[in-house]
Amino acid sequence: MKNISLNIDKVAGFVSKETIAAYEPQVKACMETLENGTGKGNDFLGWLHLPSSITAGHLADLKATAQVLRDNCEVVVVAGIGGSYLGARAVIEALSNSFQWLKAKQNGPVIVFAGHNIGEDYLFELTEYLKDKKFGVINISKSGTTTETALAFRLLKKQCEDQLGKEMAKKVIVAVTDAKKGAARVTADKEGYKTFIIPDNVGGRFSVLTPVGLLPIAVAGFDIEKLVEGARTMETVCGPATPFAENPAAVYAATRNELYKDGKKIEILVNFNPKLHYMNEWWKQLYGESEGKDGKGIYPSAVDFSTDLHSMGQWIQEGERTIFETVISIEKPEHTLQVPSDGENLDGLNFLAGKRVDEVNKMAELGTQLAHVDGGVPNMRLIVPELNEYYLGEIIYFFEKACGISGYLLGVNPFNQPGVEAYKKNMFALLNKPGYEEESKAIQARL
Ligand SMILES: O=P(O)(O)OC[C@H]1O[C@](O)(CO)[C@@H](O)[C@@H]1O
Repeated sequence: MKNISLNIDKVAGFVSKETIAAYEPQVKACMETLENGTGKGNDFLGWLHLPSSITAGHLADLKATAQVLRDNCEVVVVAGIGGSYLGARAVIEALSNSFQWLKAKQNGPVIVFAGHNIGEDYLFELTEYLKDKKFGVINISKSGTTTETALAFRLLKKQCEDQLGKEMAKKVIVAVTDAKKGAARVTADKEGYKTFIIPDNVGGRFSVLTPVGLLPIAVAGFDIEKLVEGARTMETVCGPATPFAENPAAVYAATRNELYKDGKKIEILVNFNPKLHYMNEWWKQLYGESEGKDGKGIYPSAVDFSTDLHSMGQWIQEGERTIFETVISIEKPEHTLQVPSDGENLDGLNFLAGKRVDEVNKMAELGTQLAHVDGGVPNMRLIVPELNEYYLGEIIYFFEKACGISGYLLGVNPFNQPGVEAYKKNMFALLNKPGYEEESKAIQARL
């Protein structure tokens, strides 16, 4: 079976292949640092060999719990934020029919998300929608104390208990959280919810292959065994036994670091398939939280093409030349749709008649690549044979491994995120959270 592959040919006009190849010893050292656990953040390396360590029993447990939710719920609310949200959403949206939620007949519970914002209207409208629904909740939080998620869960727990009664609520509320600490753990233990543990050594943004991602994905009806299988393959392909030039994670990490040194401060992740929108979002957190620190780091941004060619396309073609692109290119769509012929040809599109829509899309992709390279934008392509569970598993592990290597090449700790605490501290001070009295006084004086 083919694997995903990385093509860096269209970087050659900006940084030479020899320069990238010269990264081999450095990349090897970074990979050894990861393998030996001797680098910064080494207590968060649980993701490195996670795919190969997931047991059949664990997957069976997840599937059994998913089945309980599928059997008892019309809607399942997945509550979480950041790494406790984006991976599940990325995979579910990539695999779902784009119009599933509008169909009268569902093949399982409708999955909706909460806990990733503090929008009053969003939460109001969600609680309204749930009013006549049999719904369950997967409450996901590693720390168990994240305000956005905890606030949504407080509302959802109450509504679920009010509508279904405490006993039934217990059956359809599942917690994915720390083994011992945090309010989500305390609540789950007190209420007797089924729980799954997020391992201590797996950080949020690297946790999609733990129950954080696997449980919601299974509830949505997708094959988590295949997802893990794909990740396992990439664990080997991107592992230390693979020579540098054949290791896509090594080459990607080296190339983006060289481009960064060369003044390309912004990486744009691109797709030509709207189902990958949340994959962009997941990737942004992975690279943004991992590398953006100590006053450095490539700024990870993302676009959906060809949609955004009609908005951001101008900037990308002619704006400041500080960007490079990484395109996720899906080789084969799941369905076939041909452009029909039209006797009158009023729209002038008969030159496309008989062609598949995907052929048009592929020419948009190729035309864009050439135009952007001509415009001074280096371009890498991650070629993905098909959009299915297996290849999503490959994509996930590929990006995770490359991120670990890339962070070490950059010289940062890719596994912490101290910067995200600043807004929380201010918010708690402004809201007079107990324990923040001094900060409250100080912040009030600034207003
Ligand atoms: O799972 P938790 O602890 O609720 O955290 C959610 C997200 O919030 C962050 O900690 C940032 O505040 C992310 O790193 C994490 O993925």
